[in-house]
Amino acid sequence: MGSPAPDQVTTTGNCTGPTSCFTPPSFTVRNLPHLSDYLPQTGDHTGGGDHISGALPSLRNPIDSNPYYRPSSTFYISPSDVVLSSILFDTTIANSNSDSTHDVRVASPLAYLRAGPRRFINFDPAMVRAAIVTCGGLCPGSNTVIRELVVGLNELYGVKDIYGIPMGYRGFYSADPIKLDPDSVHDWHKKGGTMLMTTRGGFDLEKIVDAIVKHGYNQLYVIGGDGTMRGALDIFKEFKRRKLRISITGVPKTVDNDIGIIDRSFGFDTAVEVAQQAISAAHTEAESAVNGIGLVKLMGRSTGHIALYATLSSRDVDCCLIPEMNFYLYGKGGLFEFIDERLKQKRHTVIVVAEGAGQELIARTESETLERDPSGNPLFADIGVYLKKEFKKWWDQAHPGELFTVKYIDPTYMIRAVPANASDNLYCTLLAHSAIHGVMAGYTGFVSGPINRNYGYVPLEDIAITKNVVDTKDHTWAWVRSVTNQPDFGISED
Ligand SMILES: Nc1ncnc2c1ncn2[C@@H]1O[C@H](COP(=O)(O)OP(=O)(O)OP(=O)(O)O)[C@@H](O)[C@H]1O
Ligand SMILES: O=P(O)(O)OC[C@H]1O[C@](O)(CO)[C@@H](O)[C@@H]1O
Ligand SMILES: [Mg+2]
Repeated sequence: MGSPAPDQVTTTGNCTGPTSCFTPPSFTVRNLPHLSDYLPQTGDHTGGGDHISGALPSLRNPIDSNPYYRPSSTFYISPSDVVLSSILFDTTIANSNSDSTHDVRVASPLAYLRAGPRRFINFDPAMVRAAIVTCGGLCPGSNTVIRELVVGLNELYGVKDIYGIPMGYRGFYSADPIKLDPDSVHDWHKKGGTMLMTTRGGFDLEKIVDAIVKHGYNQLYVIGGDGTMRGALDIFKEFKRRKLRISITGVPKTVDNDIGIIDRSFGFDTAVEVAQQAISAAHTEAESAVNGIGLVKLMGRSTGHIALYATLSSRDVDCCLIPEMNFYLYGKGGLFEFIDERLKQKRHTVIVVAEGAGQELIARTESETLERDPSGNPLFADIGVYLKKEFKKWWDQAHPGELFTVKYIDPTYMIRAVPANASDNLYCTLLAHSAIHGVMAGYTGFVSGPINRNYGYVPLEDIAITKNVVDTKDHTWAWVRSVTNQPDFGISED
């Protein structure tokens, strides 16, 4: 099929001179799963068999004859084009080939196949039966991805048989599919939520794959977060085990931005933007009170990206608390000492807390800590409610009789139950098109996403085991601290 050999190491030039003659380091091309890994290919158009069995057909990309595209000589992506996972290098380290202890200077980065249209494809568009499903929590842009998948499949490749699976993974075996076409989805990018509906839990591998086979779907587009991607990986492995001619791709969706490898997930930008209104309101309330605290709780189950970026964009925030950073309330260097100082200086304070932060401070019974949602995600105590109560307790002891107000704002679902903003909408279109091109070319078990601002294909296997967490030792967190001047709660260089 012409893709690079599995995990092939590519060595670049051999320049060992001064830094002006810097040698970029070697990189390893990450192999991408392809249907031809376990199915034979034929030269003809159908490959024989029904929708989901038989050999792989091979045909010219129909975009060749699409009058709206007129592909130029550089339009198609070569199967050997790659995107590097890291583009920051220490020239001395790269040239000496020694290991880096620095945070960003990778001696030998991974390279992922570049996303985009291929000259030859492995699906006959007339034989494609595509299914689209959304799983997990809401995220701005999910409807845009669905819309662009439907319109893109139809207009780029002429695919007509496209279905939406309602209610997440469980919908494969418990609901009727919804026939989708460009007309029925034309304005979905203007809507928040997911028009296909979503649920947590209900992942039954056998039932899901049996239902896919029964309905004859041969392309699966799965929109979801980290849990959804792990489910998609299981489905991919089952397709492979049963030798099914079905491609599966994941479109990474998570408002928390906790999926690794890709630059950011769609919807995140919109959520950060909407969070500004809550912070602004908290600031106004706090500023207008005597010794006023504005407390805002933002989403972020196990990562604090939303809180961090909302803090940086707002500049009204005095302290940002995230799950990646332990903090304490009383004593030297604690939160209360800091708030006391700020109130003396400014008469008001704004605090942003991610929902997963400070959970260890809240007393809970063992059974409470074991509570899970239907997908197995831990259920948290409300850190905002807890902090509000503790603030009052502390103030009454430290400053009895003095005026004090805490205004707690919890915009939880408001930041994700909205339509995508312009930049997320654009991003969703590129994601959907990247996914379609990869699937039509026969790739499977992969995710599309921007890697250093270029779109690449990453094996689901890699996505399922990586996680994007806030690094409290990196420059972004240092930037937060320089904006807020908040305590480091004991985080040191080591
Ligand atoms: N390890 C896993 N293996 C198979 N399926 C999983 C796994 N984890 C979660 N799932 C399934 O994936 C779906 C979505 O999972 P989950 O509710 O954790 O949301 P998510 O995809 O992580 O999205 P988000 O966290 O952004 O809301 C559910 O149907 C769940 O049963
Ligand atoms: O209440 P739900 O729908 O389970 O979603 C809450 C969770 O979903 C997320 O938004 C992730 O999608 C988390 O930030 C949050 O903890
Ligand atoms: Mg998740």
